[in-house]
Formats: sequence, C-alpha cells, structure tokens
Amino acid sequence: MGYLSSCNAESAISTCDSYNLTKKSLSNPQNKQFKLRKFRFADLESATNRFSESNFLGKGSHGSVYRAALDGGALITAVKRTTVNHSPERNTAASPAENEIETLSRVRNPRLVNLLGFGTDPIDGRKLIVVEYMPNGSLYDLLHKNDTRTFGLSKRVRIAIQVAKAIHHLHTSNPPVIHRDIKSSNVLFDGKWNARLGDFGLALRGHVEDVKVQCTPPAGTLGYLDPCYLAPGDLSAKSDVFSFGILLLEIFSGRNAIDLRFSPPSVVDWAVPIIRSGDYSEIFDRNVDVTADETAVRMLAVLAARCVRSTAEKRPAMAEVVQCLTAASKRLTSQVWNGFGRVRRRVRVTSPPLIEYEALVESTETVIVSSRRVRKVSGVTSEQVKGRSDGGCVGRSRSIGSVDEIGFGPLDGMKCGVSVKGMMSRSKSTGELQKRYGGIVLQMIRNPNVRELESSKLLVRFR
Ligand SMILES: Nc1ncnc2c1ncn2[C@@H]1O[C@H](COP(=O)(O)OP(=O)(O)OP(=O)(O)O)[C@@H](O)[C@H]1O
Repeated sequence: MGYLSSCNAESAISTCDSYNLTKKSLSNPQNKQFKLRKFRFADLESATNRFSESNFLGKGSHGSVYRAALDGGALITAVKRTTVNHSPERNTAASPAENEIETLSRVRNPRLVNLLGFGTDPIDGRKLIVVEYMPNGSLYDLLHKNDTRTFGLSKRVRIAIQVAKAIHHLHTSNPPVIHRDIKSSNVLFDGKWNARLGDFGLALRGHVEDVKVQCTPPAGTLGYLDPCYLAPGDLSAKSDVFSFGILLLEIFSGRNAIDLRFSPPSVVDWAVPIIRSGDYSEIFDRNVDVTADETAVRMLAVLAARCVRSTAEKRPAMAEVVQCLTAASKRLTSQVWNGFGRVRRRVRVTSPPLIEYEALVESTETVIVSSRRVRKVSGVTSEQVKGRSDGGCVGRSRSIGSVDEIGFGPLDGMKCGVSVKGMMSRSKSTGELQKRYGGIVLQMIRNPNVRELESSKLLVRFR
C-alpha cells in the first residue's frame, strides 16, 4: 500500500488563516498550529486572472506557475497548476503535485518555500498547489542570467548556508525528507533576498527502509544526480549532499552543472581535479575576490569536493556542511571588518557618481591623472596641480617620513583636490633625501556640497 494512501494531503487540512503565517510562526518548526487552506478553484482562477500570461511566472516539468492575488489582493501567492492529470480513479500512485502537497504539509520552515494550501480543478481533478510567492527569482537566474560582478564570495556563502540549513532541516525531520531535486532553479529568493528551497515534487518523506522509499524509482535532474543512486534501495540523505555539492560548485564557479561549451562539460569533472591539485582559488568565478582569505577559500573548495565524493558514505552530513560553511563565512566576515577602513575608503558609495581617477608617476613629480570612466587622460604635474589650484598648496611636508601635497583646482574641467602621499628616505649611497614611493588620494568636489574621497591602491611610484 502506498504511503500516500494512508496519509494523504487532505488529511492535513482544516481551515487556516494564512495571515498568521508570520516569520515567528514559521521559524518554529514544531509549530503545529498552521493548517492548510483548501482553495476553491474559482478563487484561484480569478486570483490568477484566469491563469493569464501576465501572471505567468514560469514553467517546470510538472506544470506552470502563476502569481495569484488571493483574498482581495491581501495575500500574494504562487499557484502551481500541474499538467499531470491525477483523478482518483486513475491509479494509486501519487502525482508529483500530490507528493508535494503531502510532503510540504509536514515540513514547515522559514528556509523553505512553504505550502499555503491547494485546490482541485473540478473538470479534470488536477491539483493546484498554493505556495508562498518568491518575488526575486531563482538562484539559477542570479548566477546565469545576471551580471555577477557584485556577487561576492560572502554573499555566495551566505546563500549556500541558507540552502544547507534548509536541507539539514529536511534531513532531521521525523521522518526525514530527502528532497531529491536540489538545484539552482529550485532555490528561490524571498522579498528580503533570503534563499528558500522549493519544488518538493520528487521529495520522499520516510525512513530509507520504508516501503515507499524502497519502491520509488530513482529521480532527479541530470547534472545534479548522485551517481551512486541507481536503484530505489541506494537512496540516502547523502544523495542530497551530492546534489548540494554540485550546487556549491555552481555557486562558487558561476558555471552550470552541465555546460557543453566547456570541456569537460560537467562542473564536477572540471572542478574536482583542480581542487585535488591544490589550486583552490581556480574554481572560483573571476568576479570573486579569492584573496580575501585563503583559508576560507580552501575550506569552501574542499567542502564542495567532499560533498561530491563518489562514495556516498564519505560525504559529510548536512550538519557538518552547515558548520563548515558557517566557519568559512565567519572568516570572510572578519576579513571585511579587519580591512574595513581600507575597504570603506576604496569602495565608498558615491552619490553623485564618483569618477575614479588613477594616478601614476611618469617621472619625479609628474603625475598622470586619468579618468577611467570618462576615458580622458591628462598629464598633470604636481606643480600644475598647485599652479591651477584655487587655494594653492595647502599642506606639504618634506621631512623623512610621509609627504603630503594637497592642491585644489579644476582638472578635466572639474573642481577637485589632489593629495599626493609619498615617503621620504635618505639614499644609502649618496645620503640625499629621496621621495621613494607613495599612494595618491584624490578628493573630488563635483558638487561643492558633496565630498567624496577615493583612495587608490599604491599607484604612485616616485623615482
Ligand atoms: N513560489 C514561487 N514564487 C515565484 N516564482 C516561482 C515560485 N515557484 C516557482 N516559481 C517559478 O516558476 C518556474 C517553474 O517552477 P517549477 O518549480 O515548476 O519548475 P522548475 O524548478 O523550474 O523546473 P522542474 O520542474 O523541471 O524542476 C520557475 O522559473 C520558478 O522561478
């Protein structure tokens, strides 16, 4: 007898107030108060404007998803309209929709795309699943359809932790839930850009020895599927760990799980040999700053390689995965704080937009100031800067130690100030005072009321 025949979705239903689905109530996994709603088909039809194109969110292998404004617009949800007909007389096996309703009605967590209720199409008996609406798209879109230049390592690790915690919650539920379809398109972002795990169409709830688990054929998505999972009896929580490992490699590298434009096309076949050779940073997206903390970079790369090990038993449990990701995240966060002063000066938020200047010294006392954004280059000596300045040289020191030369004046037709920082030292051979090298700080005043300070790297070299 199928598991669902003794414990179906209908049994989990009574009336429910969806407005009570607060973060607090969701964050309590033991919350037994939440009851699913059974929506009238007519209400779902009108909430989606008759499943109109304008409400269409996307299509999956089991159906189409629509945005639905229920309860007079007070409750925004996503409605999954399944394509598989599942009339009661058809067969006894559960459709993915039945399975999703059944599983999601038992596990609630703020890291999941939670079930609110469901409805049934009166004509063909198809199930409609009503879940929380995720307005910020999927992790797949974020990684593969967007500009990832500002998608730094800390943000990537934060998302990985949120997904890992969601899977950990499933694996530690009683009975455990194995998701079986962990992939970037099933990670969606809520209104606060928190990652949530969704799509429980293939999930299995029960202990590995349970009849249902033992009788369900293997399923999943190519590229993420555990190579050890060839028969129903092979399934374990470690299959999810494998898929999560692929997801980690995808998050870190920005590469698809399978991408035919690369050789080898599989992200695991490409990344694991690189990690084994010790070139940990090589697997990270070029937009990721891997110099922030080498230990964290190594921890993350090694963790991903451990998750995709070919022997399931050697893969870490999700509890360890969460722990390791959290430790790496802490390291990365502390790096940001250690270098906060430096970072803050360099990446100061600019309003109005800051034009970045790069400065190089061509020869002693000659500074080339170039604007990267406007692509103008002008040769300016420090004398010129002082000469052009309104206020002249406002500070200068020529003793051993730091050298500061500050001038204000128009550069590139713009009112700005330049501060050259250098170091004075005495030549060992001649005993003469020398300016050796220094940095440059440009203080630009585009709008006299707004001052922006941009500190360059060590761009000035005095000979
Ligand atoms: N709760 C939701 N809120 C907003 N958009 C959603 C929600 N659920 C799904 N979507 C969007 O609907 C589309 C289809 O989702 P669905 O989960 O049915 O399929 P999938 O995960 O993309 O593919 P497959 O079914 O093959 O696993 C996706 O593009 C997804 O971004």
